[in-house]
Amino acid sequence: MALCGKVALITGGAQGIGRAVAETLLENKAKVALVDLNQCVGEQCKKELDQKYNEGNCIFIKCDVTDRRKLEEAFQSTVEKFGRLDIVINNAGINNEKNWEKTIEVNLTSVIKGTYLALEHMSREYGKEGGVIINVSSMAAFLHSPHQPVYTATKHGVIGFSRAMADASEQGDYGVRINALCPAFVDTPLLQTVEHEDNMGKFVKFKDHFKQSMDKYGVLKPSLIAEGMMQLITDSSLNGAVMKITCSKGIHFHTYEPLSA
Ligand SMILES: NC(=O)C1=CN([C@@H]2O[C@H](COP(=O)(O)OP(=O)(O)OC[C@H]3O[C@@H](n4cnc5c(N)ncnc54)[C@H](O)[C@@H]3O)[C@@H](O)[C@H]2O)C=CC1
Ligand SMILES: CC/C=C\C[C@H](O)/C=C/C=C\C=C\C=C\C(=O)[C@@H](O)C/C=C\CCC(=O)O
Repeated sequence: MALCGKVALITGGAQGIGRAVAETLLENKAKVALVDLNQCVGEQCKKELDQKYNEGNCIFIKCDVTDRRKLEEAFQSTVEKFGRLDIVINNAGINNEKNWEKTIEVNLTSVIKGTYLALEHMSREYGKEGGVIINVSSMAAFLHSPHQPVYTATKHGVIGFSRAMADASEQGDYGVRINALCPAFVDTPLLQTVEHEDNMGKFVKFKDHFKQSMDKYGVLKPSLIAEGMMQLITDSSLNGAVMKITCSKGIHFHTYEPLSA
């Protein structure tokens, strides 16, 4: 997919990984809708991106992805502003084992909602022109840990849902590729939450184990995650892919054993 003039919607786009991929898309002459709960950070992010990439290429939409109507409106506003939608990155995520129901709502339920909304605006089944969806999982789906049981469950779910939807898209000729992205630890504000009892609840006592894992496996820069995202966006052969990004192996793909009869 050539990116010039293409339109991307990124949930959680105001900071961290979402902002990094927004910048890379803007560098490649795409248009970007930053969809985020945090109005202050989101507006500042848009202001800085406008200064760097000129005005008119980026919008910020305040939206809680768990609010179905607000999320629907965010998609609608993006298409009304830019006239099309080609790329959807369901990136918004939280780490909260205390309010674990919220973690499921943001990390999994909203990824499902975001995928279905993306198909309404991109799939041939709705008379649209096709596109690509990236759902953000985590290496937590491959190397689980005692301090993030629900977070880990949501990230497993993102992979399973994305792979199943990729098959549905292929068999239904939707014209939409759906891939999952599994970063290891990335240097963003999310990583700081492991220290806080408000986020970790009773699992905060395992925070040293988490920090040992970070020391052992290293911490990635958001720019490398954006590089992996661009590969998933531009390589039209990728559908149902599970991209892993780690310090040890860089950008690579998980391979699944074929099911034996
Ligand atoms: N930082 C890391 O080590 C890793 C992060 N990930 C995943 O990458 C994604 C992005 O995480 P980071 O950039 O690291 O986190 P971050 O905390 O820096 O950014 C997340 C963004 O999502 C927004 N957000 C949170 N809840 C929202 C909601 N209900 N509605 C709309 N926006 C909401 C936040 O306001 C924030 O701007 C998440 O899905 C996370 O699970 C995956 C692997 C590693
Ligand atoms: C509070 C921070 C919240 C989430 C951060 C993130 O989502 C959680 C990551 C959890 C685990 C990360 C594991 C990283 C593993 C590696 O870097 C690999 O090199 C380890 C080697 C093999 C893993 C097994 C495999 O690749 O299948």
